[in-house]
Amino acid sequence: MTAAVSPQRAPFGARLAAAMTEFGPLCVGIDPHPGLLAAWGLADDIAGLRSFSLTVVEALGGKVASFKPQSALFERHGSKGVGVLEEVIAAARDAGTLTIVDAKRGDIGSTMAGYADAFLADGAPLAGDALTVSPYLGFGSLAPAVELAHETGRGLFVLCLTSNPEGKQVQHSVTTTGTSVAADMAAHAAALNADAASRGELGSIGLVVGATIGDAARDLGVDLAAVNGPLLAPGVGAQGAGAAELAQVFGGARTSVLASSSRGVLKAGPSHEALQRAALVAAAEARDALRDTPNG
Ligand SMILES: O=c1ccn([C@@H]2O[C@H](COP(=O)(O)O)[C@@H](O)[C@H]2O)c(=O)[nH]1
Repeated sequence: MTAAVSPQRAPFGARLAAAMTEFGPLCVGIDPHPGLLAAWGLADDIAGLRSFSLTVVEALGGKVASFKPQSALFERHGSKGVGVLEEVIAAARDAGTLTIVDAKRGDIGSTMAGYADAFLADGAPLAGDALTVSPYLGFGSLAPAVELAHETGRGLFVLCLTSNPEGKQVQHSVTTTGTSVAADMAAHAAALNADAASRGELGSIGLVVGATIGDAARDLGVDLAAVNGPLLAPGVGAQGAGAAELAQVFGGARTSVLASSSRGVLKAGPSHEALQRAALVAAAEARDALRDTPNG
């Protein structure tokens, strides 16, 4: 597919690569769990949700490569919660920080077009810079999102090898062609990034590959380096992964990795200074773990 890029905006892959170089390869997840709201002295209501989320953006906007608001934790507050998510996306944009909306959308193509309009169209209140999507209705069902992302200079992160142990049931399965489901998803993403690769740029169709998966990518024949797209790596911090796991999982693909931590950073709040310290430490650890080394 040829990328028709919005004239106002460079492609997401190029913008993310620049942000990772400037701030380090860390994405801070904005996950307003009820327990975190309580730990910050906030009520589990709209005012608490708003205060929590905008505090994260105020403290870390312009200081980290990316934010990843978790849509579920806004949706659980109903339409007003979705309104707060819209505010968070707008505030991050104003602060100059990229936003990956973690909504994991996926449906048949005609409905996927609706999700694409909601999360990837210029002017849509829920449109950040990228969206997480689920390919488990078939990779081809994501086509409307792929097309709109390319048109508007936005990106996608396709679930490939997720950080939860239950993901194996589907992702480690073998397809009718004998490859693993995960390897198949990675090959589709690689094909969509081929134009960017030929220009020597990072593509805009990324994968979600958990930092907790150990040797699974290698064992399943998933060629992460060939994807030439960003690799969003949740699982850092609260789920137990750290520098050693990042280096183990990503090997020769490590320069494309955006490590993602939510609770691991957020538990330092609500003080701006403490959040900034926690993010700085996490970003430095990720940068060290993912540094390009001559031996891969
Ligand atoms: O494979 C996946 C995909 C997405 N996530 C999401 O990332 C954060 C992780 O939060 P932590 O507090 O850093 O554990 C959360 O929003 C998940 O839904 C993931 O963990 N694994």
